[in-house]
Amino acid sequence: MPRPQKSLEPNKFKFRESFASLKFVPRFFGEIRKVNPRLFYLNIFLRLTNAVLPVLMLWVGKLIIDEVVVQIAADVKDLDHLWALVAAEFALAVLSDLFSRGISLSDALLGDQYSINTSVKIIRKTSEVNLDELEDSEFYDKLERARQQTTGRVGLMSNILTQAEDIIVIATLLAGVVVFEPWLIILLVVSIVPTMINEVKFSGTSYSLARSWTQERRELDYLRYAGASDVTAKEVKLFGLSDYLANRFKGLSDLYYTQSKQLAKQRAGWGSFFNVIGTTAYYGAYVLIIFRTVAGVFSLGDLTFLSGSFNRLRQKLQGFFTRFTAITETALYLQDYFEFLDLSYHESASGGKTPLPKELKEGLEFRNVGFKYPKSERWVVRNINFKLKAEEKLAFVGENGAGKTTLIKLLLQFYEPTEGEILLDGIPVKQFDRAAYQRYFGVIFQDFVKFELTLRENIAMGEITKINDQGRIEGAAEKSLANQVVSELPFGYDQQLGKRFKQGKDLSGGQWQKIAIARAYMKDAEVLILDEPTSALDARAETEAFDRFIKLTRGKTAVIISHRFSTVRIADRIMVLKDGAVLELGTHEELMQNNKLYSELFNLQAAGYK
Ligand SMILES: Nc1ncnc2c1ncn2[C@@H]1O[C@H](COP(=O)(O)OP(=O)(O)OP(=O)(O)O)[C@@H](O)[C@H]1O
Repeated sequence: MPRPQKSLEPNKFKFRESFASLKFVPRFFGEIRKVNPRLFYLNIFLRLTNAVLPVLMLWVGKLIIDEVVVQIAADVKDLDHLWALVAAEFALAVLSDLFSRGISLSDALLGDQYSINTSVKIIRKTSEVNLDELEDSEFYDKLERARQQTTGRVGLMSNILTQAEDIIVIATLLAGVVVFEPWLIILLVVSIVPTMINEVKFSGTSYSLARSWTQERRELDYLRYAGASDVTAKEVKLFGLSDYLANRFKGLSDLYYTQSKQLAKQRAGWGSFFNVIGTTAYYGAYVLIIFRTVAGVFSLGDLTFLSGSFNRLRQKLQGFFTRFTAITETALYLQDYFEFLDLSYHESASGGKTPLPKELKEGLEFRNVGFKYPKSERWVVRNINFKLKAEEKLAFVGENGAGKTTLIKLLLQFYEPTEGEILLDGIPVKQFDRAAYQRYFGVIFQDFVKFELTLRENIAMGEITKINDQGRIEGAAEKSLANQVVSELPFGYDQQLGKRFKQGKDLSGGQWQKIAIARAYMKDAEVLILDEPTSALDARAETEAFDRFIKLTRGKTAVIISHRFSTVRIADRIMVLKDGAVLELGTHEELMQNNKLYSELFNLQAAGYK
């Protein structure tokens, strides 16, 4: 399918926007300073001191040449003063080198610390976000833009500090030049300003281009992952998808390449043109200085000082403006990053203040609940009315897509019902602090996460504060039969799981599930929810797991979702969902007598086993 071409309109970019992005710079520096104040101030001190060295060196150079000229003409040579000057220049050169290295080192260290800090912030912020926002592609684009350019932001720090340093260098050099020849300043402006305008303009456009490609970049990342990852490898090989994925990747990348090449060429073309103007102005200045020297207005030392200063000034100014554009360009990303950190979620995100009852007394209730997923017009579930009594084990049954998992997500307040309400002991759940409410539940989803961490961590994820409580971890493993898995692994609980890392071991689907179930036992939750956690277990293991579950969670409230009726019948009551509505609700015996969908499906499965 042809992709719509994105327009590239460099002229549309506004200067004001470019400067506006700089308003985030103070906050950025505040963050860096907080990361390591001592290193930050040391860096600034080194830069400020380093900034006055160039003009000092040029000045001493001038004095050396003037002294050499004097000594050539002198009948009696006295070189003491000359050697003192040479020694001074040498000392300045050594100092400058030491300072520069110190600056690079502290830049690198600060940069590393800052980028760790940012990544941690992004992880934390992402966890604050509601599920509906996480599933939203606009949010993902923001996240992507916040995440990229972490290294760019580190460069930004050193660029801004270098900028401050260079302002001092430029000011001191300018002062030197003005004293001798104020006219040179005009030539300097002529040589620099066009380049600056050009650079600022193009930096904005390249940012706009990169920004408009956020979605596609995510797509590229995904294609790279789909084409080259252990998770997809089996099917990619089997279905011979490698070429298809590689070509799709290439097609999309080429499109971006073509557009950014066009921009880079324009930028380089105009840049070279303005540079020629700059060089012409420099040589104009050089000619002026030579004329003055020949006329006897300037000494030879003045000539070297002035031409050296002018050349340096031009380089520094050019560097200053190029860096300025790099800064505004990266600062635009900074804007994305801070916007991401400042994202505020709808007010109900954290819920109310009503304290949760210590124990569930009456139970949970869905009252006339209906729900449409965000940006969808379809009622996924509607008119849902049921009670989950305290200490009851309720099973959800229904065909694929009937809405079972959606009810769980609503119960957990991952989403708010579009209509109706959910109550806990008669209190609308919205009135509880959302995080505390969610901690009330121990949940294992059908798509539970296989953390590529140690086995211990995988179990402890159920109640991470208890990660050092070996007894509790072992207890949970025994209950879920994960201890059988542990005994087969060379490093036991310290076994690295997954294939991604050294000495990692991948497990079978059923083994992973046992570990995931241990997570539910790890938490002393009031309500347990198992959403098809046993689908990968063999029939015997599943029956055993559920029998144990029922025994071990006596006195607890639980919801079980399963497609296996031999499991489902163990529950106290069964709720049958069809097309987002409750079709039947009752005990196994009641539903069998009902002679509707449940008994039909039960008999169908039972026949399959005969
Ligand atoms: N994040 C989402 N956004 C939009 N629609 C969704 C989302 N998640 C699920 N749906 C839709 O909601 C309906 C119910 O899905 P749900 O996952 O609740 O079904 P289920 O009964 O648990 O199915 P299964 O037995 O296959 O797990 C489906 O039609 C599905 O396409």
